[in-house]
Amino acid sequence: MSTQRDVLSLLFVMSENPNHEMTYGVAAVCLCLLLATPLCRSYVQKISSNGYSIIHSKPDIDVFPSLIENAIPTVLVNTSPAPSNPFIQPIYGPGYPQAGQASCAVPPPICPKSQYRSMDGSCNHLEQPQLGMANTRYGRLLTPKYGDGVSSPTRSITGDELPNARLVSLVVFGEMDVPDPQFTLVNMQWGQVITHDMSMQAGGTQSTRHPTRCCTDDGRLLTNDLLHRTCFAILVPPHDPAYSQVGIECLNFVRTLTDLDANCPNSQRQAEQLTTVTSYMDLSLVYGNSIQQNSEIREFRGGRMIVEQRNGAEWLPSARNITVDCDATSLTEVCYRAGDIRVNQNPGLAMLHTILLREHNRIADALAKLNPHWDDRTLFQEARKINIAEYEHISYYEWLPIFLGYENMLKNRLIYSAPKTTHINDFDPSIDPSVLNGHATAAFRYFHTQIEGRLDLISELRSVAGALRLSDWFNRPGIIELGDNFDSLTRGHATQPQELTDINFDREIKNYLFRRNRAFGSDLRAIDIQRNRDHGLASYNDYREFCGLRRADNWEDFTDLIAAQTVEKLKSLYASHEDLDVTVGGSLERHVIGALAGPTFLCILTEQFYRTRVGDRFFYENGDKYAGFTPDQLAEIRKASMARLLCDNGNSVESMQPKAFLQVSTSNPIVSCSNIREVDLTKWIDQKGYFTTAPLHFGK
Ligand code: HEM
Repeated sequence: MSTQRDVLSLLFVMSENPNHEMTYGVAAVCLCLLLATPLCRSYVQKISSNGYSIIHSKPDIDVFPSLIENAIPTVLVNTSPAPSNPFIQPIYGPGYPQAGQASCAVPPPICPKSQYRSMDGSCNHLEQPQLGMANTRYGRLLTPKYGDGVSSPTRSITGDELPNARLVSLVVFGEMDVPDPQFTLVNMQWGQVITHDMSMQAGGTQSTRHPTRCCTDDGRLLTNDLLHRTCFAILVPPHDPAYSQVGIECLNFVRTLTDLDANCPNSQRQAEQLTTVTSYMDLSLVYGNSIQQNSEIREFRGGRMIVEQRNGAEWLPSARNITVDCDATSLTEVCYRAGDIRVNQNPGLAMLHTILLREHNRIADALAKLNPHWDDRTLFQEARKINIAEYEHISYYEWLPIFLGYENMLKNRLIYSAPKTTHINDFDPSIDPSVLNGHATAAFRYFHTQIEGRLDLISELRSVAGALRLSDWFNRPGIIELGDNFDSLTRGHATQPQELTDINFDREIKNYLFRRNRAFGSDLRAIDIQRNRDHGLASYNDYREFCGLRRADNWEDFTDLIAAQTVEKLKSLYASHEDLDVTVGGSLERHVIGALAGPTFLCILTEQFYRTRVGDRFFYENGDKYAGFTPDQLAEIRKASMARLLCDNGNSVESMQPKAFLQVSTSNPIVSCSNIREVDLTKWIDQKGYFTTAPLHFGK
């Protein structure tokens, strides 16, 4: 990239970063309606009517060739023979995904008939039992655009490198603190739970220090001969407002492992990244992604998961190796073990992990009382099934409508307005439930904008009792056990606003991510951009076209969805409008009315959550006689809510607003937890069990 462009771009950093101007969007629609030009008509149709249709029926990669063939034979990363990888030894217990190692899942040769989900996602799809399994490929909507056409990071269509990821993060995305007027922070935190349930790129830690180092400890790029082949470090541009203060020139970045690294069967010429967790929304973050992983967190008594008792409360079990799994300063510091290795990453995440774990045990205990004849396995699997169903219900009917828009979801058959006892039998074996690369690497990460760097601790009377600085507590979850912190943080997340879904990303993740007592940490927005290129995602323009929007012929054509002054900044950074990363372009679009994303991301997200639902044979609304719920049980699951989940699983949370994703207001006032609807578990009393045991009493 030219120095001239660098300088010009840094000038923009000095200028104020505007927020998304939704009113500007509305005004544009009105003006368009008045002018009624064909372009405007398409704008109005796409933007204001929620007029998106799911695109899953379009053929996939093979039939959809790359929109721009990109076969520049240059290699961006060091491909010289790798020096020994410092991270070849397993560091997690057996069965846990290991950074630096990748393997491809092998489904069982024959799928056993089971009324319950498997732990690794296998056999959900009976004809293609590997679909959605842990340790399989991400799905793709568009052919990848690797620099070398095979696996190296994307380059500009000119053959040069794309603009520096940190520079793009600085120039295009702001750091302003803008509280959301409607939504609480628990929206953001639930989003991360869903993320961790659905995907995790292979070969990374996503929280603790990565053992593969691309930069020296004082922030310099390692020399070529020492660079591991998976290194794709983010270089810090000169005069960086944060990092240059302390002389940091390099941010660590390790490439995701692919099917080519793992020698997976049926690999194509082009690399496809691997994801180490099941694609299904099956609470794999609570239960684990394999039988082995599950057996390390399951009590095997009364259907319960392992908990540790401290100070009269139940907590997640301790990690096996706290110095690896947490940034612990002492060997006695709390560090958790769960179904997902990212559990310790931040306090809000650890808090929701604890709540979901406690919910499992709460259900298991209740079922054990109702059905004393059930064995551990039945209690465990039934409690797991109910817990997953509640979580899916909250996610699809309470959380997703905020993000995707209620009308959009209804129209695209992601949700239904059905009578409470009616099943929805929409499982479709032709749908691939794999998590799409464009979803996990670009669209869903847009919601990093909602992260708040200050976590409020709120009392039962809803007064602020204190606050935590996010970057003080990355990978140090023990803070949630201190004093009343667990309940205060729970109430805090349900009370304080999340950050507005806009182009601003909180400083705590834009300059201080995982700083571990150092002055600065990493930049999550720059990482997201770099990851977009690491995974070779098709360009923003390609995705626009794929999503039925007009393909841009020049920079100005992007102004239909992106503010003109932002397009000017992009122009100063990128050599061509064809180079614009989808992570960047999609995050800059004006939102579709009623949703929290612009049309391109909304299209990808809608597609993903459609596939996640109808590609899952065990989705809770299915009425399968063997694996589904009875109509009465389904009606109970449909009473589950975020508010009640928080109420039931705090240490002593007594009150909550009924709609916990929405801020407290006169129409959503704080009420006693007992006034919030609960799932009546008596509908799970097993009549059959009593009847079949009965004849024994009357002995023949
Ligand atoms: C405090 C909150 C959060 C933190 C600290 C955080 C941090 C991270 C980090 C470090 C990564 C890995 C980046 C990489 O190496 O490429 C990541 C990945 C990701 N994040 Fe977040 N995140 C948070 C919340 C969220 C939320 C709210 C969402 C969405 C609603 C989200 C969606 C994603 C997705 C989709 C990925 C990629 C997952 C994969 O397939 O591996 N994150 N996040």
